[in-house]
Amino acid sequence: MGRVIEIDELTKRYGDTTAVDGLSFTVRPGRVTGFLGPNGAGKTTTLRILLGLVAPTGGSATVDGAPFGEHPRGLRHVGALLDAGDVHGGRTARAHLSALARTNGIPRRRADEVLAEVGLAEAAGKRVGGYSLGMRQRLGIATALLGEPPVLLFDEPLNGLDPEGVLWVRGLFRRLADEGRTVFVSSHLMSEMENTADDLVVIGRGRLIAAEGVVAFAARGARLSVTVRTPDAAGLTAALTAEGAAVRPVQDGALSVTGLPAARIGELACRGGVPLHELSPRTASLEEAFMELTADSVEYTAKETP
Ligand SMILES: Nc1ncnc2c1ncn2[C@@H]1O[C@H](COP(=O)(O)OP(=O)(O)OP(=O)(O)O)[C@@H](O)[C@H]1O
Repeated sequence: MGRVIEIDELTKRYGDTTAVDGLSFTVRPGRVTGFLGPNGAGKTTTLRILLGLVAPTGGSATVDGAPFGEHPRGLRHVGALLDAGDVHGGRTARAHLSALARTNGIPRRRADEVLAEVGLAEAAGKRVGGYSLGMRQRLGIATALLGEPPVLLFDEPLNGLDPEGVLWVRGLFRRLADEGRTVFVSSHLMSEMENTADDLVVIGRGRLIAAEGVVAFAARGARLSVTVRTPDAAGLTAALTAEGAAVRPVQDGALSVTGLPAARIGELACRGGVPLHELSPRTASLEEAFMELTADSVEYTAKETP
């Protein structure tokens, strides 16, 4: 039932700003795929292009080999939560969903079904203007589910949810993926995706940084650095930098080495007659791997922000 999302050499420019820059990746059915990047990385722009709300400057974004606009089934083909605040505040949740169901050829009963599914059954008759951010997120998720689509896009769905809500959303995404749907979820926080996604697409400054399974991504973190202690810091630093490693002092006189595995560091120390008091590969968290990989994009964004 799931369908493949294909982003191919996608580019979007707004005047001098390149929001998306030659981006290519694939999102597969039956998996939860996290779409990660710092603020301003181009996630929302990519999702908006996928939904046909913004025209790309170059390249393509397709579901099932065709742009969203060419699929006649609309919300029954791709469901999306884009901007949870984007609902007329004077309407009730039930009226909002019923209207969407009517215009998309979806049975009216689905409105109450999805409201119950997201835990808003009791608030169905209340005006959306009085909803909390968490309730709006739930309504946005209900909107995405309305047409029982095989492809679902969620832009920052965990914003505003309490811990119970976050757990619920994780369970929902898992079920949707287990049903064979394609579930694509954006976030700027690795901590949110760590226990949610099977696969990750990481972008920075509109460009692809990584597209792989969470396990493979975590392995990058494990290779991040090795902590070394020695009474001959100068001798070891010389031996390691000659082999292309980067060495920097950290607390308590220890050295942090990147660019060489622990075994090679041990061999080089032995060859140079440098005693070692500690040699520990550091297993970085997924969060650290993400920060390290996107550091350049964050710096860039920070400079751009007044
Ligand atoms: N309509 C627009 N006009 C001009 N610039 C835009 C427009 N939309 C996005 N941008 C710019 O494009 C870049 C990417 O923005 P986008 O919203 O896609 O990033 P994002 O990864 O979703 O970030 P966030 O997590 O902050 O929502 C940013 O520099 C943003 O300022």
